[in-house]
Amino acid sequence: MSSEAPEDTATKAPEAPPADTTVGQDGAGADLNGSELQEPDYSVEVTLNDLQADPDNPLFSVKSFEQLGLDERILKGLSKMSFRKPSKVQERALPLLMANPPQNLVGQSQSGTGKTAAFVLNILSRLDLSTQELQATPQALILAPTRELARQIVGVVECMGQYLDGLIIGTAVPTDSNTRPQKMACSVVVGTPGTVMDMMKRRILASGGIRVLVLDEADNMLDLQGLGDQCIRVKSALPKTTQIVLFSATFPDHVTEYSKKFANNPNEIRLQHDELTVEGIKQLYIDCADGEEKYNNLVALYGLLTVGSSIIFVRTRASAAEIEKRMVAEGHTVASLTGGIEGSQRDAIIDAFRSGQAKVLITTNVLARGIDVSTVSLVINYDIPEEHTQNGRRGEPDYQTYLHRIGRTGRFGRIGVAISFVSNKDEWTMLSKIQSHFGCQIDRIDTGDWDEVEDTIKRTIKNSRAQAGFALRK
Ligand SMILES: Nc1ncnc2c1ncn2[C@@H]1O[C@H](COP(=O)(O)OP(=O)(O)OP(=O)(O)O)[C@@H](O)[C@H]1O
Repeated sequence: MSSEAPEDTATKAPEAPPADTTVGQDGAGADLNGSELQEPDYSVEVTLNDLQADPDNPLFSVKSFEQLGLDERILKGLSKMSFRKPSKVQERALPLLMANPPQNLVGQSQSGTGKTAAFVLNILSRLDLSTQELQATPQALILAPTRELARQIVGVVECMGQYLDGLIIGTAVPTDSNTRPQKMACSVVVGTPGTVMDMMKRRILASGGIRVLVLDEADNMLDLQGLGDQCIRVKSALPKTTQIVLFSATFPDHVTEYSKKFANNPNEIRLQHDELTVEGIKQLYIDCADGEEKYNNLVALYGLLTVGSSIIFVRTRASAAEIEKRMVAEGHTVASLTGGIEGSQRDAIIDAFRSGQAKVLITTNVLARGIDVSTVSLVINYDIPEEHTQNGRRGEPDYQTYLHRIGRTGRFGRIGVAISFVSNKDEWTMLSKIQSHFGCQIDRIDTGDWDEVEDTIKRTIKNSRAQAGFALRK
């Protein structure tokens, strides 16, 4: 028990996991040092078929992509990506999005359930690529809060649209200081709001032909003063008839009304607080005496972190840099990506992480949202995410960021583990509040015996798989 966590707080905090009686029953070893976690594609067909057949699962759908009325060439792209059936949000959003005349939409669904495909498929369906001039005229604009997410979305548009002749995709993210931004001669633009606004002002991005505007992670963008203002300015430069589409896993109450105004009388797909957590993500916590013990626990977990890929979230750029420096000096291989790093260097780091070349990534909230790397099996909240209050008061959890951070694992039916470190009373209280807010269970890991820790995590993964209907592989 933490010396800074008084007994009464500790008893209110999440409880220790119950003894697990199912361990070892099926004899299929969930060996963390073996291949279990490394495999991003475990039993994909069995898994998805099972999950997509369960009406309570967000991946469930009664329809096929063909029934949703998608173009043959787009269906071919989906098939190439091994998308066999739509997920719930895709099934519900696509008919609303693709209806004519176009209607606006505010769409919410859990992390990793395929929101990107929903808005990309609508855009691809609406493009007119019949002449070279049209192919080089922006017809759809997607805004995302970070360059990493914008680049990722570009990848999705490229894959899904690979059979659409004449499709040109432009990326509008900050360039390194020595390079000049180029004219956007493309049909779809994906970018960050500041750069897009800047390009519009310089007249290298024409807005007159744009018919669809998407804000991914919309609550985040509209909630942050700078980004929100830029989104408003971008929207006001577009034709009045532009279809406005907002997507996120979270729409906190204080942003909901504003989102509806921004999207002007939209259709809505919404979820309740207690529907937001993803079944496949097992949430755990480790009680640490102080900051130093947090670090020691992280190092002790290193063997597990490198089994799949892991993301470690910290509060500040400075602590990301410090942890990276210490771990590297001690011979561990870790990478760090924070907002202080320049454009192309950031691209190199995230690309190395995506490819598995770097397996442990230390970062801040800059990567909390949207990033989709299927091999991420562990997320560590080294610091519990905190709300920034205007009066500088600390101690309120940032519920949305917690959910987005843990959502970097457990993507589209996969299993993942999220471990939060708590080292003082404030962190205890925040984690307790997070647990009540989402109505979820966050179990304690006892670090008295590291073999036992490893075992707990193994059990966790095994049980989660069993619960989620996974067929374990030998
Ligand atoms: N119908 C589908 N069939 C198979 N895989 C899918 C399908 N739809 C999406 N995926 C995959 O699921 C993963 C998660 O999708 P995506 O990144 O769009 O999630 P999201 O809902 O936007 O999550 P977040 O809220 O974290 O941004 C991606 O790897 C994507 O390729």
